[in-house]
Amino acid sequence: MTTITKAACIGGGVIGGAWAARFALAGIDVNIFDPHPEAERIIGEVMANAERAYGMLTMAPLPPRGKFIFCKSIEEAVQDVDWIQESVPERLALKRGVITEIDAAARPDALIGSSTSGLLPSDLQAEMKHPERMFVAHPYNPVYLLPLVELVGGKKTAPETIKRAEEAVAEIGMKGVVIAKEIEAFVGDRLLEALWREALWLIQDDICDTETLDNVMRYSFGMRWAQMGLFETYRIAGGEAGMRHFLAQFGPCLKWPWTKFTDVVDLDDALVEKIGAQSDAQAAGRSIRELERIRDENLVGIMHALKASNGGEGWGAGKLLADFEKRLWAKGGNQSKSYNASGPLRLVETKVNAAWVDYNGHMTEHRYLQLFGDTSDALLRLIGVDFAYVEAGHSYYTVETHIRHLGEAKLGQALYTTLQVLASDQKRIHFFTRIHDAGSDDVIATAEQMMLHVDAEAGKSVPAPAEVLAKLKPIADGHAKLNVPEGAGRHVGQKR
Ligand SMILES: CC(C)(COP(=O)([O-])OP(=O)(O)OC[C@H]1O[C@@H](n2cnc3c(N)ncnc32)[C@H](O)[C@@H]1OP(=O)(O)O)[C@@H](O)C(=O)NCCC(=O)NCCSC(=O)C[N+](C)(C)C
Repeated sequence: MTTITKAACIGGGVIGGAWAARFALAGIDVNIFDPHPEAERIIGEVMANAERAYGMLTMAPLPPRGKFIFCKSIEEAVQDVDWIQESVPERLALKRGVITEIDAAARPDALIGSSTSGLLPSDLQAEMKHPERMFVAHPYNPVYLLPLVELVGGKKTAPETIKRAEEAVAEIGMKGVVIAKEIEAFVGDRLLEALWREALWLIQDDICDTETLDNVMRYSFGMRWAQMGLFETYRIAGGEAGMRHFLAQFGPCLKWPWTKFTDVVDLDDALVEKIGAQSDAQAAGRSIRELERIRDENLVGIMHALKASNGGEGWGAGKLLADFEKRLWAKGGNQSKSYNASGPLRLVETKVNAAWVDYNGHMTEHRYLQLFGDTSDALLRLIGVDFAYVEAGHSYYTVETHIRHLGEAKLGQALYTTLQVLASDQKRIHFFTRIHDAGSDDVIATAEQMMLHVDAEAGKSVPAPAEVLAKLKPIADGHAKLNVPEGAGRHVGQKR
């Protein structure tokens, strides 16, 4: 298994900065070289967006954030790192020069990926001493959220390099897709280029404006593509008769004048101005940062939906997220943490994300229950009830919950939870959880809950094993000395 322990980003613009954020959020220290005078500020802003997005994306325990180390030269940046990602402007001579310089200073076993959107890896590696470890690792913006990396080897790239790259990106939550042969623009940008050419013609010929074109995409096939791509979608379009039927139905259109994309539109000043003006009107005054935030919220929402799909197993980018979270839990969540049972256990830290807010402008009901569930999961991990335990056939199930809402939680508000065990025996854990505002410590909501230890296959409660009870005991003993929380034992209808 290839794991990146330290990375270098050469070029820290929109793509390089987002690569740096992706690495740092996976706990990897990143050396950065970018001569731009504002590189630190730009990367700081990308990182802020990335942290906000991850705050919404996952409750799994991220490793401590990797450090950014700003370096004065390529040579300094690439020494002693496992992965170097080149993201300098898209000019062959410049990229080739930078990659050759990286090659001269990097460890011979370090992997060197280029973010190029279309240049051939064979051209980029032409002057390298160790070209066998160089390849294209073409990501999609925002790199910290979108998982895809197109991995493309050149004539001199070793097959082993591509295999190592595929393993390494999986560890940071990405999906490495190996492109079988190198061609300009690879697969993703080939497709986008075709669409882009058509789009330019449609605007040029006044068939529609930029907003109409975007609406056509985002209310229809754009949504399909995020979850099934092109061919699987068309397979469904073929109905029971499947793909061959679809091809027979729509094959004849290939001969009709349905596309102009092989003709290249003249992107002259007038067309540039036309698109610029229509795009300004479409943005309706929203800044790029605002649009980035909306984009990130939407992408997170799509990934959450895909994670819940396919009967809870996850689908596409959502399945990838679920698998990544499993690994995070296995690494960070299952380790027995030190805790102090002389008070309620502080277990979960989070921020109210946009998908949690309802039409009243505050956190909606079921998200409270989600947070209470995440808190009881954290308690369970402390007592050894982790993924492996559940896979082996036993678990704890919640059988009763009483929630009180005492204050509001607004978008972006930082929250934490505390849990107090009220009573326990061989089968039961009776506990009380508070959701606090992180700024004031005020209690926003409480839940009193009962969990039963179960044999999952039998669907029956059974006593927990001695090792689980032994881990629960010090917590229960410590909490037995605490006052019964105000609100425990309440029922609906009582006067407050
Ligand atoms: C399987 C199940 C949990 C229990 O079914 P059972 O074996 O038939 O259990 P009994 O009803 O016989 O109860 C066993 C003992 O526990 C006592 N009990 C039951 N409910 C309560 C309660 N609310 N408060 C106090 N004590 C209770 C009962 O009296 C029995 O005591 P004995 O001394 O006689 O042994 C079954 O109920 C089930 O499957 N329920 C559905 C569970 C579920 O799906 N919950 C939602 C999942 S959410 C979740 O679990 C979140 N998370 C923990 C994973 C975060």
